[in-house]
Formats: sequence, structure tokens, C-alpha cells
Amino acid sequence: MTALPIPNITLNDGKQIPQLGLGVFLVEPGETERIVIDALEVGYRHIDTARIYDNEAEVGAAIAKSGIPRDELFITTKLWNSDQEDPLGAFNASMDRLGLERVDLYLVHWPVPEFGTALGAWKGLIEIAESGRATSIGVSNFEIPHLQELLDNTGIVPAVNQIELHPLNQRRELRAFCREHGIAIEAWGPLAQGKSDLFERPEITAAAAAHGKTPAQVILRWHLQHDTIIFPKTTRRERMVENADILDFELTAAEMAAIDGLDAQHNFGPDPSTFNRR
Ligand SMILES: NC(=O)C1=CN([C@@H]2O[C@H](COP(=O)(O)OP(=O)(O)OC[C@H]3O[C@@H](n4cnc5c(N)ncnc54)[C@H](OP(=O)(O)O)[C@@H]3O)[C@@H](O)[C@H]2O)C=CC1
Ligand SMILES: O=C(O)C(=O)[C@@H](O)[C@H](O)C(=O)CO
Repeated sequence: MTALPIPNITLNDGKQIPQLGLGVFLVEPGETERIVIDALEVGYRHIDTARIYDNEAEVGAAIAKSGIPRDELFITTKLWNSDQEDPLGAFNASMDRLGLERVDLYLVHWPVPEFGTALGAWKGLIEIAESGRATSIGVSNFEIPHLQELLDNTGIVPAVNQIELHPLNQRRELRAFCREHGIAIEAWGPLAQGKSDLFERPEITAAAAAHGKTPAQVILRWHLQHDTIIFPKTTRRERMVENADILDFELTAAEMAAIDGLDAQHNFGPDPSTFNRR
């Protein structure tokens, strides 16, 4: 299985992350092994899963069957909200399901300010990183005050913040804060979860026509040119190929500016300040 020539981004801890991977939110457990094998065969080496996706075991099975050396893969999983008071126990359970000795990236999935346990969870992740079993640690869905609490109380800066980010929701203030503090941005919902008319917007279709690419490829390329890490989800092998075929063209400054202009601060997912699902 040959890896695609995906560029790496260097994180603030010196580790490298492939800028493009596959996300497996809403991939049924029964389908996950086949889909992850497909992605690895296509040449992906970065998989983003989470405890709450209920498919860690199947991701692990695909990794084991692939025979790809562990060091050539980049695997992320996440601490679910109801486990914030027991990060080590939850981490061990995720590792057992994945069948791995180490993950490349472990994230606090949501800040859940109502619980008041995110700082303790972050301290737990720091200990896990110190044990060497999570190579890098970060957070997801953290807004500026949630990040500030971690910085003020631990001085350990998350390597990434995984947030909802796409042309309709560009999170400029949060991205600027993260840039200032050396926190890499991972975009979830990079294609706006397929829930919008984004693929039909003239700013996208014009660039697609100009470069002989699809609207999805233009949107994903826009992310890459903003140095964002992406892992679009698809269950279809031909779309895995399409979504990775974005390394051979460059959006012009005018095309980037036109897509930048689509920001409507429209989120399709929950509000991180109030989301409290257990
Ligand atoms: N930290 C967090 O809170 C969250 C993290 N995530 C992570 O981010 C990943 C990506 O985000 P996600 O929410 O899945 O949304 P995406 O923006 O990746 O959109 C996925 C949707 O787009 C469709 N799609 C994929 N490729 C194409 C294409 N080339 N052309 C047209 N449609 C396409 C998929 O359909 P089909 O499968 O039929 O191809 C699916 O319906 C997740 O899988 C997960 O790993 C997601 C949500 C929240
Ligand atoms: O996909 C994720 O990573 C999420 O955290 C969310 O989609 C969340 O689990 C959810 O279901 C929101 O309704």
C-alpha cells in the first residue's frame, strides 16, 4: 500500500501531522473496517476517530489488518465528555479498543463549561503525554476563554484545536488566537457536513471550473492553503480519491479572497459554550 504525498504540518511539540486524513464520525461500526482499509489502500495515513463514534475497535482492526508499520500512521482519538473526570481510565479503554500501544493525538472532545472538569481533564492528558502513550495532545471545540483557562493554569499549550470550520463559518478570531499561541487548527465539517448549498456557490463553482476540479476539491484546497488540517469524512472510495486529489493545483489569491468572503458565521454543529451531552 503506497502512501499519498500528503504534506505534514509541524505541531508546537515538534511532532508532525499529515495535513489530510479521513474522519469517521457517523461511519457505522459494521462499515468502518472496510472504509478504513479502503482509505489506507488509497494512500491515507491519518485517521480521526473518537470514543463517541463507537468505531474505535473497527479502526484498530483495519490498522492491524493493513500491515502498515505503526510509525507510518497518524491516529487520533478523543476523550468523551462523560469521561472528563477519569481521563486515564477512558484513555486506557480507547487504547484497548484500538489495540494500540500509543495514539498520535489525544483530544479533550468538548469543553463542556457546565461540568467544570475540562481543566482537570487537560491535566490528565498532560500526564498521558508524559507517559509517552499519546505523542501529542490537544483539544476540540474550545473557544478562547476555554483555551485561556488551560494556558493560565498549566502553561502547556494544546498542540491542536479541532473546531467546526468551513467557508460558511471561518472562526477568524479563534483562529487568530490559536495562531498567536502556536495551536494548529484542525477543521471538522470541512465540507460543512454536506448540509449547505456551498457546492453551488459561484465563488466555489467558478474556481472549480477554472482548475478542472470539483467543488469539494476547491473547498478542501482552500483549507490546505489556510494551513488547516482536514479529514473529510466519506464512506465512498471514489470520494476518498477525489478528496485527496488536491495537491496538484493552487487557488489564486483572488479565488482565496472570494471564498474568504463567504463567511456567514454559520455553524451546523452545537455551540461549544452550551453543548453538554454526556
Ligand atoms: N471534534 C468534533 O466535535 C467533531 C469532529 N468531527 C470530525 O471531522 C470529520 C469530518 O467532519 P464531518 O462532520 O464528517 O463532515 P464533512 O464536512 O467531512 O462532510 C461529510 C459529508 O460530506 C460528504 N462528502 C464527502 N466527500 C464529498 C465529496 N467529495 N463530494 C460531495 N460530498 C462529499 C459525505 O458523504 P458520503 O459519506 O456519502 O461521501 C458526508 O455526507 C468527522 O468525520 C470527524 O472525524 C466531526 C464533527 C464534530
Ligand atoms: O462528531 C463529533 O465529534 C461530535 O462531537 C459531535 O458531532 C457530537 O457528538 C454530536 O453528536 C453533536 O450533535
